[in-house]
Amino acid sequence: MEVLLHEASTVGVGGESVVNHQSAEKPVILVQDDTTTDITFTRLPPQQPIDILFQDIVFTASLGFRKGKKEILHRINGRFPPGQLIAIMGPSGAGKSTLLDILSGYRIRGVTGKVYANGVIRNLKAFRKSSCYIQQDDRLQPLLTTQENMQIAADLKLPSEVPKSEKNEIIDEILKMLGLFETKNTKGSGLSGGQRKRLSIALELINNPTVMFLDEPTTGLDSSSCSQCIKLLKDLAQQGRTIICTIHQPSASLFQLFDQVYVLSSGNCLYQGTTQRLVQFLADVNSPCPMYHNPADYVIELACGEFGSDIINVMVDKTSNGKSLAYFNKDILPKLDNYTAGNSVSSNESTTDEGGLQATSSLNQLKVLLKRGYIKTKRDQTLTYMRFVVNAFTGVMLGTLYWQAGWDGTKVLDNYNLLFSILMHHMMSTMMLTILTCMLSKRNVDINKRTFQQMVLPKNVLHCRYAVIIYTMTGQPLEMNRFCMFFVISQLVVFVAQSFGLVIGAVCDVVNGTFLGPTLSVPMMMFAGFGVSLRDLPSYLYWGSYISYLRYGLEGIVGAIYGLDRPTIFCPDDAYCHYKYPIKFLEDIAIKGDQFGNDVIALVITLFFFRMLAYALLRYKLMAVR
Ligand SMILES: Nc1ncnc2c1ncn2[C@@H]1O[C@H](COP(=O)(O)OP(=O)(O)OP(=O)(O)O)[C@@H](O)[C@H]1O
Repeated sequence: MEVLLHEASTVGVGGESVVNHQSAEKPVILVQDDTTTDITFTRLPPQQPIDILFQDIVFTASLGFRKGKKEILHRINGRFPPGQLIAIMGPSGAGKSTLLDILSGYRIRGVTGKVYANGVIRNLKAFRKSSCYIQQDDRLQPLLTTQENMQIAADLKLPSEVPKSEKNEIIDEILKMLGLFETKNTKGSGLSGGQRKRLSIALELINNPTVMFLDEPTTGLDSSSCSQCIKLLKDLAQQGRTIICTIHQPSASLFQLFDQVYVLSSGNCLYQGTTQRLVQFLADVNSPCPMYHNPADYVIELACGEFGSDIINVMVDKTSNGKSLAYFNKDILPKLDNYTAGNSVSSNESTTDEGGLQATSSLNQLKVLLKRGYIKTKRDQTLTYMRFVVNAFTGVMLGTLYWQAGWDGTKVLDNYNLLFSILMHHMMSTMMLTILTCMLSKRNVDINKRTFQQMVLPKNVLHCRYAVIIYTMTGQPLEMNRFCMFFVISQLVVFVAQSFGLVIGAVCDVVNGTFLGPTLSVPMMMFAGFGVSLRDLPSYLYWGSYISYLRYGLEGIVGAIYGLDRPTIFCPDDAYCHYKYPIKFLEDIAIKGDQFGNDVIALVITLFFFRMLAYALLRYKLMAVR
C-alpha cells in the first residue's frame, strides 16, 4: 500500500514521517509499504454511498437536578462524503465522541440541528441499519474463538434465510481480508490488541455497513497495528463506504492515511477538508505549520489554545464553523451533488419500517444467545468450576452438619434451620454473582436489544448434584415427588435471586450494588416467616410477607419435606420428639404444607416482575444516555 505525504516531507528518526509545510498542494508517493497483504473484499456496500451533511448541531448536556445545562457543541456544521476516510481530531474534551455519538444516532437527547443523508434529513432507524458504531471498548466475547464470535454475529445479523455455507464464506472472506484467518480458533482473550480491534471491525462487517463510525480505533495499539488498522479502514472507504473515526494525535504517517480531517476545539470546528490542504489552511490563517512539524500535532496545539484564543476564533471564522468546503478535494466536490435523495436512509422512506435493527426473528436471536450462553458457561472455568466447587463444598458442609436430620424426629427444628440455610445460600450466592457480572457486562457493552435479551434470560442453573448431595446427606424423605418439589423451589429461588441481582445491577454501580443487595435481602428474610412466624407478624407489617420471595421459597420447600400428609417421623425409643407429627410442626411454625402450587405461581410471578423491571430500568438508562 502507498502512503501519501507532502512533496517536501522527509522521513524522520525511527522511520516517522515528518512534513515540510512549504509545499502543501501536491501530494506524492513517498513511502512504499509492503508489509500489508493485498486486501480484496468482494462485498461492496449494499446500497448507494451515503453522503453525510450536518448543520447547526448544538448539544446541550444537562448537568443534573438544579445544576443547569452546559453547551458542548456550538452550532457546528460539516460534510462527510462517501469513499473517504475521515478523522475527527481535537484535544481531550473538544467534543469528538459527542459528535460521533450524534452523527451515528446514538445520542439524540439535548441535540438540535439537522443531519442529512444524501441531501435529505436522515431516517434514524434506517440510518442505524446501514451504519455501525465501533466503540473504544471492544465487545468481544473473550471465551469464544474468533470463528465463534463471527458465527454468532452472522447468525444475529444476517437473515435466517442465508444458508450456513454462505455465512461461512462471508466469515472466511472477512477474516482473510483482516488477516485474522490464522486466529480462527483462538479465543478472544488470546488475541493481541490489534487483532481484537480488527475482530471488532470484522464483526461489524458481517452485515456490510455503508457508514462506519469508530471511536478512537487506534487507542492502545502499537504503531504498526495502528497503521494496519487505518489502512484497512482506508481500503473499506475506497469501496464507497463513509468511514468516520475519532483519533487523538496521529503520527505524521498515520495522519496522511486519512483523506479528510475535521478538527474540533471546545465544541467548534477549526478545520474541515483534506489532510493535505491542512498545511495550506494553516498558512492561510497566518499560523503556518513550523518546519519539520507534524501538522496533526500543530493543529492540536492550536486547538488546545497554546497559541492563544484569537487564532482559534480566526480558524472558526475561516471555516464558518464547518460550513466552508474550500479545503475539500476539488475532485470530489462536483461528485457531492450527485448523491441524491431516494436512498433508504432518507426521511421519505422506511418510516414505516418496524423491522427493528435485527435481521432475524426474536426466536432465532434467543436461540443464538442461548447457544452463546451455553458455550460461555461451559468455558468459564472460574465461574463454572468455582460455582460447582463452592456449591459442592457448601453441600457437603451442610450435609455433615445436619447429617441425617431429615428423618430424625429429635432434629426437626435443626432440619428447618437447614432448609432456610439452603435458601439463603441460593439467594446470596446467585444474587451477588449477578450483581458483579451484570456490572462487568454493562461496562463494555452498549445496551442494545441483544443486551437486554441476554440480561433477561435466566442463566443460573442450580447444579442437580448439589441438590442430590444435600438431600441425601441430610436424610430427607427418599420420595421422588418430594425431591422434585424441593428441586423446583430451589431452582425458582435461584432464578428470582438472579433477577433481583439484575435489578440492582441495572441501577447501581459496583460499590452501591454490593451494599444494596445484601441490605435489601434482610427484609426478605424478616418477612419469610422464619425468625418471626407469619402468625406473629404485626398486622401492619403483614404486607411484607407477600412481597418476600423467600416466604414462598420457605413455604414451598417446607411443604415439600413436611407436607403431602407425611407420616409420623421416626423417633428413637429413648428420646423425646416434640415434632413427631409433621402436622403439629407445620402448625407451630405457621406454614401450610399444601401451598406448593401457589408458591410456584408466586415465585414465577416474582421472577417475571423482576425481569421486566430489570429490562425497563436498562431501557430507561439507555434512553437517558441518548
Ligand atoms: N452527558 C454529559 N454531561 C455533561 N458533560 C458532558 C456530557 N457529555 C459530554 N460532556 C462534556 O463534553 C465535553 C466533550 O466530551 P467528549 O467525550 O465528546 O470529548 P472528546 O473530545 O471525545 O474527549 P476525549 O478525547 O478525552 O475522549 C467534555 O468536557 C465532557 O465532559
